[in-house]
Amino acid sequence: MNIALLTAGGTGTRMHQDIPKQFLHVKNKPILIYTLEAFERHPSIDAIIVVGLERWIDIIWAYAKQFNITKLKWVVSGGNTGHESIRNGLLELEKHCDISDVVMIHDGNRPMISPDIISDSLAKQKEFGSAVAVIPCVEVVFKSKDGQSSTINIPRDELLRTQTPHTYELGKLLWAHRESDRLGISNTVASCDLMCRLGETVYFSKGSERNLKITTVEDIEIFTSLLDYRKEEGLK
Ligand SMILES: C[C@](O)(CO)[C@H](O)COP(=O)(O)O
Repeated sequence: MNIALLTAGGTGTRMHQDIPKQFLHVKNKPILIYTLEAFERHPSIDAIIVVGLERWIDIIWAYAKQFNITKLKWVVSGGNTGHESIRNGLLELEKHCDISDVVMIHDGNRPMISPDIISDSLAKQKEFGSAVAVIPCVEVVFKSKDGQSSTINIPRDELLRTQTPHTYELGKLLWAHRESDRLGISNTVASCDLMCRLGETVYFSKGSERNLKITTVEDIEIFTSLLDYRKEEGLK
């Protein structure tokens, strides 16, 4: 079984909004629903779990009903960090799924994930045991302590920008979270970060500039344009 685990626990502080960004409406639909629809439509995805803010859980179920997201099976409360939220989702899956089931962790606020990104992630996980979506780094990147100036730039040929999905077997993810408890690792920024800190090699899968993470008001503008483009091109 292939399960999508969507994180929807952000609070919207970077948008300066009372409504968390994943629940903002764009063209009359919450951003999270666009993300759910991408997984609902993909034939290789069997089930979906959403990890969300406690007070939004009933609303997520209501939206899923309204937009006919039939693969949504579980909605659980997130934690104080992304690390804790993903763990909550995994512990829920442990109750219902097999440890050999495949879990595709994806940011709920990356609504433009395409069928080929999902397919490539599943294929790479099958081949290598892990798959983290990446794109090349096309800008020159500086390291700076004060954000004002620098003398250090990092060779971009050696850099890759991570996105989601991050795909692993459920058993592997549960192992990583138990190891992180044992070793006192709690401040990871993503599951690929956790795996690296545990000495695991991370394998890459296809990402895309279109698979943007909606974080700022400018991202909403880009997302709206991408939706218009998708409609003009007759794409789903
Ligand atoms: C996992 C991620 O999308 C990789 O680019 C990113 O790290 C998520 O960051 P956030 O702080 O949870 O938005």
